[in-house]
Amino acid sequence: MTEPAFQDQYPDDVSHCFGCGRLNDHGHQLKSRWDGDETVAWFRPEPYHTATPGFVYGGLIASLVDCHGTATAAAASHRAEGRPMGPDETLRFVTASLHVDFLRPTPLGGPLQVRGQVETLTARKAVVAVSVIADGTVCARGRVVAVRMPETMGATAGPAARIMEDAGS
Ligand SMILES: CCCCCCCCCCCC(=O)SCCNC(=O)CCNC(=O)[C@H](O)C(C)(C)COP(=O)(O)OP(=O)(O)OC[C@H]1O[C@@H](n2cnc3c(N)ncnc32)[C@H](O)[C@@H]1OP(=O)(O)O
Repeated sequence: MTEPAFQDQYPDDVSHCFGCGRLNDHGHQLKSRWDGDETVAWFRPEPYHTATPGFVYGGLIASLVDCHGTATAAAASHRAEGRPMGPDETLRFVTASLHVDFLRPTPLGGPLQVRGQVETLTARKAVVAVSVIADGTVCARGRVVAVRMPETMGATAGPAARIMEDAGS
């Protein structure tokens, strides 16, 4: 049986992310899982994710790197601490830094494989290298610095709670 995706084990209050939140009907709903010591996600860009005809928009690629990187950080942190992911106990990471090199045009039409590798991990910070691969060719490489989410970004923080309420969440 396939393991549940990291993002499907996030608590509801952090499941509205445009890139990976399962509660965001308008988002990408990226799903990341372990593949040995690396992580993997698959995403099929739609025709409206076009940069120039036939090629994928770089901002979309950056968002895949972003969300796969932060999800990898959360999963790696759980694995290192021996704590299973789950709705009641999730180590939350947000992006401090996102760097992407676009090595070659990324073809539109097929699925993209997004692979993550943890470079360094501490209790508060993870650095994750991410590759975006189309049909066996690495088209983009990224690096995400992910830091434990501050209380001020939680759903129970004042402004965030109001925004979610307004959105009917
Ligand atoms: C499972 C549920 C999922 C929950 C999450 C589910 C949603 C998925 C999120 C998707 C990804 C996003 O889009 S998140 C949205 C975009 N991101 C944000 O809005 C974050 C806004 N920024 C912040 O709140 C803050 O700057 C933080 C939390 C990132 C960092 O806070 P801070 O107070 O500056 O932290 P600080 O102690 O100085 O730094 C901690 C460590 O990180 C390093 N560091 C800090 N900033 C940077 C930086 N820009 N570039 C490099 N490294 C940095 C420091 O050197 C230090 O390393 P060392 O000395 O320890 O080695």
